[in-house]
Amino acid sequence: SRLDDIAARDVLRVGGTGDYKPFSYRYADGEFVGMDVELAGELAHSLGVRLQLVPTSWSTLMADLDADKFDVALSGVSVTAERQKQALFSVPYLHDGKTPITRCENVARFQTLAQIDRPEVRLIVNPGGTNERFARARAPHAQLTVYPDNVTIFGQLVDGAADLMITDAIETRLQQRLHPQLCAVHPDAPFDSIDKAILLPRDPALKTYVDHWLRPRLDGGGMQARLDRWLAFPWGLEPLRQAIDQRLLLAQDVARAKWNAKAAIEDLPREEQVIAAAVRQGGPLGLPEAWVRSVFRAQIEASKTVQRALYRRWEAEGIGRFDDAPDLAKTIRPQLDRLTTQLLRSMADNRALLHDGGRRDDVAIAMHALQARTLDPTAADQALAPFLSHP
Ligand SMILES: O=C(O)C(=O)C[C@]1(C(=O)O)C=C[C@@H](O)C=C1
Repeated sequence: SRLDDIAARDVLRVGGTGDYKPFSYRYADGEFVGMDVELAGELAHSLGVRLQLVPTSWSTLMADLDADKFDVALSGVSVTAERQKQALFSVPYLHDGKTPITRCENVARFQTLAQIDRPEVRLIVNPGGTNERFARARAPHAQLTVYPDNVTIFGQLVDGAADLMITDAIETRLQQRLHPQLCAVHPDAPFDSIDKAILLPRDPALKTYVDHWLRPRLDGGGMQARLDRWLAFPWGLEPLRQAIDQRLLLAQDVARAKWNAKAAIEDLPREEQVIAAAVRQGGPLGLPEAWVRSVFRAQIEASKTVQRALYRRWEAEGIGRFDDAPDLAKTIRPQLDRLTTQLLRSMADNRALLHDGGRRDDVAIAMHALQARTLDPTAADQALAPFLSHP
């Protein structure tokens, strides 16, 4: 059975699309987070093996299963008759259904499928999954835009590029929180009923094992509580995490520019300017000076950590000049200044959350995935420190 393969390999390979909060979300550095990622970790643990998350997509999910790219898929996968022809499913762990999400001013216009299934309605859908299937079958007269990125698709609604999307009610609940302009339309009374389950190969022993493992997790409302926790996960910290990450990645350009100029890494007057400017901008955002200072002090120290490590390497390698280094004053510092603004705004947007000691573990998970971590793990931890210790 597949169970023997997993044991022999000492790894459970779990497919995830990485584009579907709160189930499975994949950061740019490859790290996965979400409710189904947590479940996958528990399943691997119960099998006594390591977890390996394998990126897949809605369009290639079934082909990837057939090609043995993963052992099971756990990613908010819906049970469908079509998929059942090819694969097994565990017992369902959640029930859901399709419902619209739209800009809030349009909620009254898109209550029924009769209102939606009209040529003047611009419906948007991500390709390959049950959303596309639903849109084509139930709203064939609407203008359908197939938009390939399930992560930025909600921005298309915000920007007015489409009128509505029809997707799982759980996702509409989450996305309306992430985008205040958007409203879920009757998420308590969706158009249809869907089961979410773990997608399995045709291996009865594996199915028996997974069902047996899953059952106690379904008892006593445990799965609903888990879902609520992941709906409340601080997904909205992403712009903050990205600003920190990009600032740290830019330290590589800073270092190359300084190397060419044979300049010292540390520039104390510039540091004072950076911090003073952040404090000034933070005032109208209601950010306390001491908090802003400690956050930007940490970003600067982290930047110097990256730069010093690069200098050491280039010295050892006897590197001469870089031909492609951007200009520090003209190009790089204006980029750093833009990131200062993004950082301060997202600090203000998430201020209560970031000061809530009870949510520190979630904050740590949401902030952990930095591309700069592969570059310099010490610098990554330095940059995040002020958000993880109590401010
Ligand atoms: O602008 C620079 O010169 C940088 O090196 C960037 C930076 C910063 O992170 O803002 C880092 C170290 C310097 O001491 C001053 C500023």
